[in-house]
Amino acid sequence: MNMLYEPSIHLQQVSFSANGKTILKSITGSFPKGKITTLVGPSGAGKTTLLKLCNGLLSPTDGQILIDNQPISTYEPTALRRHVGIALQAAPMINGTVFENFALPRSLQGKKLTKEEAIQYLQDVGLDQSFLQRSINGLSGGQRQKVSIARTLINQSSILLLDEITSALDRQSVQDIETLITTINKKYNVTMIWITHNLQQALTIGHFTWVMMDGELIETGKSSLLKAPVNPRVAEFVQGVNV
Ligand SMILES: Nc1ncnc2c1ncn2[C@@H]1O[C@H](COP(=O)(O)OP(=O)(O)OP(=O)(O)O)[C@@H](O)[C@H]1O
Repeated sequence: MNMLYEPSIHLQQVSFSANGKTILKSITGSFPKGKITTLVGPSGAGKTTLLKLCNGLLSPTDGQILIDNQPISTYEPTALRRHVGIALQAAPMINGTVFENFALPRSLQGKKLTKEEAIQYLQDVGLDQSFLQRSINGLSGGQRQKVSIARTLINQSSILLLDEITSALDRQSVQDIETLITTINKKYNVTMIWITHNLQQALTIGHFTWVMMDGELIETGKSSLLKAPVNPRVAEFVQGVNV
């Protein structure tokens, strides 16, 4: 599947083991450029490990990962982190203001971020300019997640990895973040890979879906596959989660 789409990330028989445990078993597949692929599966299936391999936090034990047709190992580590952004449920930040958090990725490159640029990034995520001087510690979970997403925009990442970014949020914030991700995907043509336990979200937000189980990729296709799974293991998983 996905053969009609240019791959942004391609995994070729990727396996990963740690501490004598096989966590990922010969995964082969592509994440199409400019599309949102949702990644679902039971707890412990290996989803987070897969994301960590895609931005170089971990290296495969076996197999090869291509990012925009180049082996991931040929990227300089900081360039790779810029190219492939990551947003996590906990949205880790430095203590300080929103502006200081925005400026950090630039200062690591020896560059400055102007106030005007920072305001533009805030607008992109639906926050007004008064947030620039607000302390990170005083933000709600939803606001914090928006700041975290804005920070990935500052890096102009062409690939964004999202690990359960809405699971700790209230219903309204979940909707806001879903709308935001969809808008960013269209506006900047960013390739997104989104781990979620919310199958309704995986279905409605994803163009494509990967289903993982016990370290294996057991199904890939258009996200609508979750509505009427043909694969009995996927059907059992979906029924268990009550999509
Ligand atoms: N460094 C490691 N050493 C040993 N086992 C590990 C290591 N990292 C992860 N694991 C194990 O590998 C399995 C997959 O972990 P991973 O976090 O990738 O799963 P997941 O699908 O993201 O789960 P969840 O949905 O609960 O976040 C788990 O059983 C985990 O305990």
